[in-house]
Amino acid sequence: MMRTRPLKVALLGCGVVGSEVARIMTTHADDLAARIGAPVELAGVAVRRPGRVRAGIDPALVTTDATALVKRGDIDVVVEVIGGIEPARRLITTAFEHGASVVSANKALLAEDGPALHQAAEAHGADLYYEAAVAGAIPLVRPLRESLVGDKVNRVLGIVNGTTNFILDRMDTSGAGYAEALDEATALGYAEADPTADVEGFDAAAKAAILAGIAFHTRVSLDQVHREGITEVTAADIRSARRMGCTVKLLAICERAQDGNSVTARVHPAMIPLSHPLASVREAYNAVFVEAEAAGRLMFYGPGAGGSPTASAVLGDLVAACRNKLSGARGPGESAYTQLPVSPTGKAVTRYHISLDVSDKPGVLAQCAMVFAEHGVSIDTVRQQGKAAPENAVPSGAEGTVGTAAASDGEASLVVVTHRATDAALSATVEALRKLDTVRGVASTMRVEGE
Ligand SMILES: NC(=O)c1ccc[n+]([C@@H]2O[C@H](COP(=O)([O-])OP(=O)(O)OC[C@H]3O[C@@H](n4cnc5c(N)ncnc54)[C@H](O)[C@@H]3O)[C@@H](O)[C@H]2O)c1
Ligand SMILES: N[C@@H](CCO)C(=O)O
Ligand code: NA
Repeated sequence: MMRTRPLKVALLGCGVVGSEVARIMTTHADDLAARIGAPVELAGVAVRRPGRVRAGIDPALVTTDATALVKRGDIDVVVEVIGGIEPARRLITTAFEHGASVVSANKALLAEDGPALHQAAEAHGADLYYEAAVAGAIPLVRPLRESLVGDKVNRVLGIVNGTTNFILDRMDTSGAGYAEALDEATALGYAEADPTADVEGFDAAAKAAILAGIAFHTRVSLDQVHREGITEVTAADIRSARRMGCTVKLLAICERAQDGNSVTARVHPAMIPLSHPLASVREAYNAVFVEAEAAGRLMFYGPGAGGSPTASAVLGDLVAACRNKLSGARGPGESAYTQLPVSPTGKAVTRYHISLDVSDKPGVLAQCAMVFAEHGVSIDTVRQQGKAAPENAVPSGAEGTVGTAAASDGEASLVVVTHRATDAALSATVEALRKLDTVRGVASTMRVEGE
């Protein structure tokens, strides 16, 4: 039976995501009402620039006073799509204090202050939903919080930032420059208000913290996530990856240690084989593998950014929060009972691709190989090329062999790919290599994943 009194929704922010939320709420009003069991009414829209024309939104609903809107007392659900830490945090807390449930797409805030927000929701008998905060439209938060909550998740690995995937994809496939690809991602509404959050890996790290927290039932803060962005990925790295039959992706990897007693979370660019399913994730798409003890390996794939896909996730949460309001039920709260320690990333096990500029003289290769051996790092393949040799002079199939292309200036480039070792051992190896007189520089180091 349909309730006639509408549920009232306050929308905070009407940018890329907010405007799509408002549009879908209006155009799908009848279906949403039928699915919830009561009409849903947009009761107010908080914006920063009131003069802007917003198609489909009654100007009478628009206000610049977000605080007054969330304090009204008749709001059932607040949708926060402003982004950033403040005033979003204060507005969400105030919303709970005034009896509203909250739907947010704000990964930065959830990663920074998720536990306190969950506690505030709990204290006021409200819901906090945030499907849109991780991997846009892809259902991932709800599957981890609800569908897989009876299983034991051991690993969550994937591409969780659309902007960086878009940039790397463009650089790889069309040879676009970094800046040009970033501009395009921004124009398409994928990038954060400050794209530094995307390209420096903060956005993916926030998502990794959220995912690790839910997957392992433990609190993982943003500063416990090892973070490297894509700003240092060069066209040479991408070419080098291609030569190995790989491509470069920014990955988020959350893992339970083999003994099960700790977890790690890291975000960094990595080479992955072209045959790996993540290699075919193009443009701003995201894809995440979840490995669970009973379920096995699950893959979640879809649009990870953009106004309309993100609004889809927000609307799903809005329906859930509205249904709970009607039935008096509650959605899941925070689950952090395991309190597992979060280990530094040095304990993570990975492979490295290391590109060294070395003196091209007898014994250098052996000297470098000795450094790897001393750190217990086993070498998988080595490729050497003269520094002045053109790219296409590299013999194909040179992997696993040592090429001897002539060096015109006495300098050669040595590319080493290791077997799996701890990140700490690999970093120590690179540091020791830097100290060799014959190593003129470490051109790049990149992890190799997915094999
Ligand atoms: N764009 C995406 O693809 C995407 C995907 C997933 C999650 N998100 C998240 O959704 C949120 C919104 O992202 P967006 O892309 O829509 O950003 P946006 O910058 O397009 O929109 C935010 C809007 O909030 C407004 N705003 C800022 N402060 C305000 C205040 N105090 N009161 C009222 N309005 C205020 C801004 O003027 C802007 O219009 C962020 O948390 C973001 O991380 C975005
Ligand atoms: N800026 C984010 C939006 C989606 O969270 C991205 O590019 O993935
Ligand atoms: Na999602």
